[in-house]
Amino acid sequence: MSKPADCFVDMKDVTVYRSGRILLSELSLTLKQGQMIVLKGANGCGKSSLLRSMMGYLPFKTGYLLINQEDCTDDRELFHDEAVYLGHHNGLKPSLTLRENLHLIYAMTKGEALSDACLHHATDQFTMTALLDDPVKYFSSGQLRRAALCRFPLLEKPLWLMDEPTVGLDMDNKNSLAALMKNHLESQGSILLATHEDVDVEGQIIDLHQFKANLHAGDKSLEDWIS
Ligand SMILES: Nc1ncnc2c1ncn2[C@@H]1O[C@H](COP(=O)(O)OP(=O)(O)OP(=O)(O)O)[C@@H](O)[C@H]1O
Repeated sequence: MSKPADCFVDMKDVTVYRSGRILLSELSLTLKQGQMIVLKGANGCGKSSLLRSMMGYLPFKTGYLLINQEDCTDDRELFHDEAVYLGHHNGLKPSLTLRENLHLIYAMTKGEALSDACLHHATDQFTMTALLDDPVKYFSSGQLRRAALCRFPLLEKPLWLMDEPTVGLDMDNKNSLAALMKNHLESQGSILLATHEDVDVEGQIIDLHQFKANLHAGDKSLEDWIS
């Protein structure tokens, strides 16, 4: 197996599968430190499914998946050590306050207690510090998204997997998010972003349409893949 030295994520010959259907096939990508890849494509083409598959939440077949030159094809623990993921769901407990939610996320991810300085560093990015002691169930949709986005500066991991992060954000907060992403890239972090929106951050665009497979259950190729 070749292991390019300058690639933070190196993925070869990926097949993404969902509900008896292969969505994407023969997809390979490399992501370097300080680089962003923007996944584009029509509704339903498999952008979210690809990100979820990389996290190990959906079935996924690949030649290999390397993170920081370590093979995590069959074991995502190494991948989770390096990555923060935010999908369409905000992943927050409604009955807990924002402070309690972020303490929980931090403890579950890092296995240690969160300091106030680290907490405020994260919530200040999205002007959420004043809402730290409010139960999340009272947040507006934009406030919920901002609260969920706090996990990126909070957890300080090198790889960000972001699925439509700007949904529900007003212009000021879109600008704050773009500034945060630029800062992450300048600090040699890496970003895989799925979005339909234009984001004011430079990145390499990959249109997933070119990897569209659409093989249905019963197709020989799908049976080959499952077997
Ligand atoms: N929970 C699910 N169970 C079964 N099939 C699903 C589920 N969620 C999505 N799909 C199917 O998987 C395919 C890919 O969906 P996915 O959400 O990955 O697309 P997407 O490119 O992110 O779309 P969008 O731009 O609309 O967010 C779609 O055909 C969709 O119907």
